[in-house]
Formats: sequence, C-alpha cells, structure tokens
Amino acid sequence: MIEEGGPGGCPASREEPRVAHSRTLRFWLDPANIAVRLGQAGPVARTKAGPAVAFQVNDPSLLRKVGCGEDTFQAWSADPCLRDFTGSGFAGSEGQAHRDRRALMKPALAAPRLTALGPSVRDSTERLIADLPTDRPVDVPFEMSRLVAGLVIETVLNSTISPDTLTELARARSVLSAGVFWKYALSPWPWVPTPRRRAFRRALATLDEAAREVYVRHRPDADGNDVVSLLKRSTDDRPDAALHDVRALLFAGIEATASTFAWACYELGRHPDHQTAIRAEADAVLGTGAPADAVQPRLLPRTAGFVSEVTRLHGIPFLVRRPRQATYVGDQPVPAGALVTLPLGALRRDPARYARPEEFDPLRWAPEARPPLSPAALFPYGLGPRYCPGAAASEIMVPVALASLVRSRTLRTAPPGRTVRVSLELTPMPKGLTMVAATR
Ligand code: HEM
Repeated sequence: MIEEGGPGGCPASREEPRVAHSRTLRFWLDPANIAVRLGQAGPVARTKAGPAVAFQVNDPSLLRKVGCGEDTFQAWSADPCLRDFTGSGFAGSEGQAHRDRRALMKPALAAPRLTALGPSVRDSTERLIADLPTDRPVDVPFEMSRLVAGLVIETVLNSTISPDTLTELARARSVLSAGVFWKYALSPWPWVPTPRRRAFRRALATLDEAAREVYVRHRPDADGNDVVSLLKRSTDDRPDAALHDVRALLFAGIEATASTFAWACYELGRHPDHQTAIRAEADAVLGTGAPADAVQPRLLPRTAGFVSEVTRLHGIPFLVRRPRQATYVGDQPVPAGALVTLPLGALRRDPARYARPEEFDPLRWAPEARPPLSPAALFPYGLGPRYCPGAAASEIMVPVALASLVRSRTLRTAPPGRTVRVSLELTPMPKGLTMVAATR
C-alpha cells in the first residue's frame, strides 16, 4: 500500500487546527497531481502504471465512448480475476444477462418509489449513531462504514442485521476494497499469496454471512415490489443468484457512500462554519414533527452543496476499463487488456469549469451562484451500462443522513495535526482520520 506521511499544503479553515496531509493525499488533491498533468497531454495520454502501460482518456467525448462501450471495454467488475468476489451476481455479469438484472431492479430503486426514504434515513441515522462514543476520538472510516452499512441494510434493502455482524462487515469493507483494487490493478499477473490474501478470504466470508443475514431477515414491502423482493421472486429456482445480487448491492452500496461520508466528516472538521450552517438547515427541516414529504434533499440545499463539493474534491478519482481486443481510442492504439482510466477526479479540478479548483467551497453549488453548476457534470455515479443503480437512493440518503448526524453531534478533528493518509482502495478513504463526535 502506497501511503506516506508528512505535512501538507491544502487550505485549512482558520477556526480549526489543520489536519496534516500525507504526500499521497497531495497526489490526489494537488491540482498539479499526475492525472491533472496528464490531462494536458492530449485526448488520450499513454503512461506507465507499474509494469503495465495505461491510457488516460482526457477528451470528454472519448471518455463517454469508453464508459458506454461495453462491447469493446470490459468493466472492472466483470474481469475474470474478480470472479471469487462477484460470484454469480449481476455486477460480474455482462451483456444481456446484466441488462436484464438491471432492468428488473430499476423500478424498485427509481426516484418515484423512494418517497418514504428521507424520513426512514433520518430515523435510522439517529438510531445508528446513538452508540457512537461522545467523549473520545473514533476511527472515522470505520464508523462511517458501520453507519452506512446499517443505513443501506435498513432503508434500501428492507432488512436488519445483528450488531456484531454489522461491526464485522464494517471492518471487512476496507480489506475487500483494498483487495479488489490490488487484484485488478495487478491483473493479469498472479495475485501473490500473502497474509493479505488470507485476510481477503476472511473478509469475503464476512460479506457472505452479512448478505445471508440480510436475505433471511428481509421484510418485503406491502406491495412486494422492493428491490430484494424483486430479486428473490425472479430467481425462485436459483436462490444463490439472488443472494449474490444482494451481496453486490450491499458491498457497492456501502463502498462509495462510506467514502463520501468519511470525507464529509473530514471537511466538516476543517470547516466548522459550514458545520454550523448545515446544522441550522437540519434543525429547520428534520425536526421529529416534520411531515414525511419535508424530509428531502431539495429542502437541504446547503447540505446538498456540501456533499457536491465533497464529491468534487474527494469522489471516486478514476473509473477503469480494459479493452477485450486491440482497439483505438481516438487516434491512440490500445492493446487488448491494457488499463484504460477515465480520470473523473482530474475533470472535477478543471480550472476552466471550476474557479479556484483546489479550494473546498460548497457555496459554489448554491442555487444563486453564478455561473450555475450542475452536480451531474461531476459524473458522481459513473456513466453507461454500469451507471450506479443506487444513484436515486444516494441522492436522498447522503444529504439526509449527513444533516441528521450534524444535527445531533459536533465533529471535531482529534488529535489536531494528525496525519491523514489516503488509502488505496476502490474508493479512497481518509485513512487515519480520527474525530470526536461530541453531543451538540
Ligand atoms: C455516494 C454514494 C454512491 C456513489 C458516489 C456511487 C458511485 C458509483 C459509480 C461511479 C459506479 C460505477 C462504477 C463503474 O462504472 O466502474 C457505481 C456502481 C454501482 N453502484 Fe453505486 N454509488 C453510490 C451509492 C450506491 C448505493 C447506495 C448502492 C446500492 C444500494 C449502489 C450500488 C451500486 C452497484 C450495484 C453498482 C454496480 C453496477 C453494475 O455493475 O451494473 N451504489 N456506483
């Protein structure tokens, strides 16, 4: 794992002691980082990634072509090196089989069906954070993984899980995320047997166990059209397939959402002024007497802008694909199996689009800001056939849960000056970030 310590130079709020940045963090955050520099190297930049050649696609229309062209460009989750991880779930499938499973789930996860999600996310968040310690620093990536896992299970998958399995699942997340990252990055070279490999197998067993518990304890909606009911019904004869689909939703649902939450906590610690503003908004909108239709992100613009800015600076930095056969991207020949990266993180720091791109400024997303910005330009949920099926749910879950968290707790970085590292995982986490979540 490439993680290095050391002081750094990102802008910090005056009111709050700065968190020192690691060199790897600067690699991702610094506008002079390699992806941004490669962004100047033409529509497609050829580079070395370890022993392999990789290609960074800078031109937006080529980026769409690669992201949407699954006949030529294989998604990472369908790579044979990850078969033990994806099993027979839809994330590892391709073509018509993949499209059919996605179409089956679509109505259950679409916005019109999610009208009750806001209040249930608020209530679940309050319950799940009740035992978050108030008097000592907690490990933020772990605690946010636990919170998000509970939220996904309770509010999207309509189920429950024992507190012990929830804790184990939150621990397993980082092992699985790093393991998948390295397996894929090192493919087609063999995955070196190390203690890390054994840890990966144990973590996978934990994910299996959690998915089974979610599957067994699932409570169908009255109309039987929630996502797990649809998956179960369509595979009456193959319960394993539905179980693997639930596992895919569970892992993917926790992964990027937990990373967004952990980075949101990081920025809340650096910007107490924004924390105060989000709390004021949450007090006005999320009170226990609030009618169900009032608990929605449209009424939380300050929080939603904060989440967009967290995504802009800390969201998934790259999507990755590999061509099935030798091909061209623009004028650039690309051999079969080469790593092709879509550098979303660099696009999000484009100075032509974002003034002061390296600065954390949630107010740039305010409805009255000029020029108006669209969060869709961040590609937060990817593009093409692998576009995130949980996007509509996340658009509600993330701002409502974040506002609920800030409504009852004050987050403070502790100890001040601690080095934060960026973990090399599927979605980077602020590794080493510890904070006190004091009662407000
Ligand atoms: C902040 C929250 C989230 C973000 C930023 C996010 C982002 C993404 C992105 C960028 C992709 C595409 C990856 C690629 O093309 O390689 C993706 C795929 C996926 N996401 Fe999300 N996601 C979030 C939340 C969720 C939730 C809550 C769920 C489910 C409950 C979910 C389930 C999935 C699944 C299953 C896939 C794989 C789709 C497929 O292979 O067809 N995500 N997500």
